[in-house]
Amino acid sequence: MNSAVRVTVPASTANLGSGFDALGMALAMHDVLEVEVADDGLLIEVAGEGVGQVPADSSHLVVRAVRAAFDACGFDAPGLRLRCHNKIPHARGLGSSAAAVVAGVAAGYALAGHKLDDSDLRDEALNLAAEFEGHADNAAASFYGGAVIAWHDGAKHRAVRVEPHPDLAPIAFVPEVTSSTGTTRGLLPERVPHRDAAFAAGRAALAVHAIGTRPDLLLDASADRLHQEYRRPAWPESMRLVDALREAGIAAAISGAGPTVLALPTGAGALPEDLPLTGFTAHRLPVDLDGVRAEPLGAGGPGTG
Ligand SMILES: Nc1ncnc2c1ncn2[C@@H]1O[C@H](COP(=O)(O)OP(=O)(O)OP(=O)(O)O)[C@@H](O)[C@H]1O
Ligand SMILES: N[C@@H](CCO)C(=O)O
Repeated sequence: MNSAVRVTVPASTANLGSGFDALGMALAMHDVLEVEVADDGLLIEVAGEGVGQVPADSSHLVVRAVRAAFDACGFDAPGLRLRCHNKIPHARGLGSSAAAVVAGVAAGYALAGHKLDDSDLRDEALNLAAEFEGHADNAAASFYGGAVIAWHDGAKHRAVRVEPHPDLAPIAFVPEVTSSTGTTRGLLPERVPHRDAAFAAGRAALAVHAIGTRPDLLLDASADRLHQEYRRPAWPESMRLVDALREAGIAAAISGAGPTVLALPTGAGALPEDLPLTGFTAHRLPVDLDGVRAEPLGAGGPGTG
């Protein structure tokens, strides 16, 4: 059993255009957390994203996830110390909440003495993390790294990994404004036309092939009919950028529930000069291939690394 662990967890982009709630990909932008079992109490320190905004009590997402993992393992700890070094921006569509939950679950399993290299245990931990979100696209990407296909089999959340083509060179255009996933899910209709569902099935299937084997097909593969247009009023500038990138022949979509825009060019070539980029910061983020990692910390615990 470890009494303290350091967890490194990647950001993620969900949907990839056509694969609403099903496709995801891990991106090389990481939160690093140190979690230690203590004799009593709860101490939370946050640096970087979320300072002064996330709660400093037991409602903190990471703490809730650690506790859920403890429950799943039949383990308990009288107190906890948590130190978060957050890089993933919150409420921008880069899977910050899923990353926090995945990190907390991974920490909880590690502190309870379980290694997540056992595939059954990893699947169980993924299901636990995905239950926090209600869909596993972001959580699976942060868990496994690479690209993922996520689904619910009627009893639990499941996912498989797809090896991304090495030429994929994702760019995240992150705006200053935020957008809550809960709010933009509220903009989605109960029903969609059958022709749109059929379109989505074809493009999502194509997306899996494109991501792994034929990135040149990503422009067609990333075309969405299930969520972006319904959510356009929440982030019109982001949709304007998606439209401009696609018109320039570059595969692009809203990342997760927005407002970040994901572009999936191949190679690190220059972008067109007339893109509507005001208010966005571009980050070239390679695909993270490792997923979440937990390592034991020395006897000194958080703050010694
Ligand atoms: N590292 C973190 N620690 C604590 N709380 C977090 C952390 N990251 C996210 N959260 C909580 O989750 C909220 C953001 O969740 P939300 O699902 O709206 O956005 P997201 O996960 O960044 O984007 P998306 O799900 O579209 O990829 C934050 O406002 C905060 O309450
Ligand atoms: N598939 C999710 C990702 C954000 O959590 C959505 O678009 O709402």
